[in-house]
Amino acid sequence: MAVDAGSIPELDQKKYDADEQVKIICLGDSAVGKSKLMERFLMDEYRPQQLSTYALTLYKHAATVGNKTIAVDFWDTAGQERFQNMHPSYYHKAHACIMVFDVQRKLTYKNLVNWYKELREYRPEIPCCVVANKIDADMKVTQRSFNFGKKQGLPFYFVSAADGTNVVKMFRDMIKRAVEYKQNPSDFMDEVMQELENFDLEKKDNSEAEEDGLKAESPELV
Ligand SMILES: Nc1nc2c(ncn2[C@@H]2O[C@H](COP(=O)(O)OP(=O)(O)OP(=O)(O)O)[C@@H](O)[C@H]2O)c(=O)[nH]1
Ligand SMILES: [Mg+2]
Repeated sequence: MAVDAGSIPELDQKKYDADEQVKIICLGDSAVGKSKLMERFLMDEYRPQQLSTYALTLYKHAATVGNKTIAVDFWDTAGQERFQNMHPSYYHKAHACIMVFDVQRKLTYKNLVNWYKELREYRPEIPCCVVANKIDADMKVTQRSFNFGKKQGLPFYFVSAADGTNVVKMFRDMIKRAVEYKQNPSDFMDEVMQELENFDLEKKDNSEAEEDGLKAESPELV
């Protein structure tokens, strides 16, 4: 993937130092406001990187959860959703999903069921939420109830990317849930992945310790 890492030195450093890394994806029909929501949340600190091969924008964000630094990769597509399904790699190793609809377009709400079905085919267990966007255009909609997702126990948020209502809260909640999921996955394959990651980290720690020891014992090598 053609990522110009040189253009985001500070974020890369934070990412390198991060205690944990999570991937969060966004689903929903075209023009519901997925990109605007991410831009609103990341406003001052983000720099999108265009991965033109996959028509994908990857937003990198450093968050703090508890006392840990979390490197968050937000994935946003440009165009694929118009064909009503996503490339499987979009779902690959995602730790949380934000499903968005536009309160002014009923069809975008109706289509959530399709998005949810596809999500669960690839990622049966990851945390997910339902987001009703553009409430600034008609505040009355917040008195209506949107039941999709209730049965599955999905949290629901009324938001506006335009005026910022609830945007930070929704994203922070989802980052937290993504981290919780990554640390305690309920999907078998994810459990295996987490074990492997821990194993790699242990190996890295050991080899670093060995290297340090070698330096201490063999000053002539330094
Ligand atoms: N009034 C209002 N308009 C919004 C809001 N969020 C997005 N829009 C408008 O909706 C349009 C689509 O927003 P995008 O963020 O590009 O939508 P998207 O879901 O990323 O669309 P695709 O990239 O085509 O999938 C733009 O014209 C935005 O200005 C909102 O909260 N309120
Ligand atoms: Mg977009």
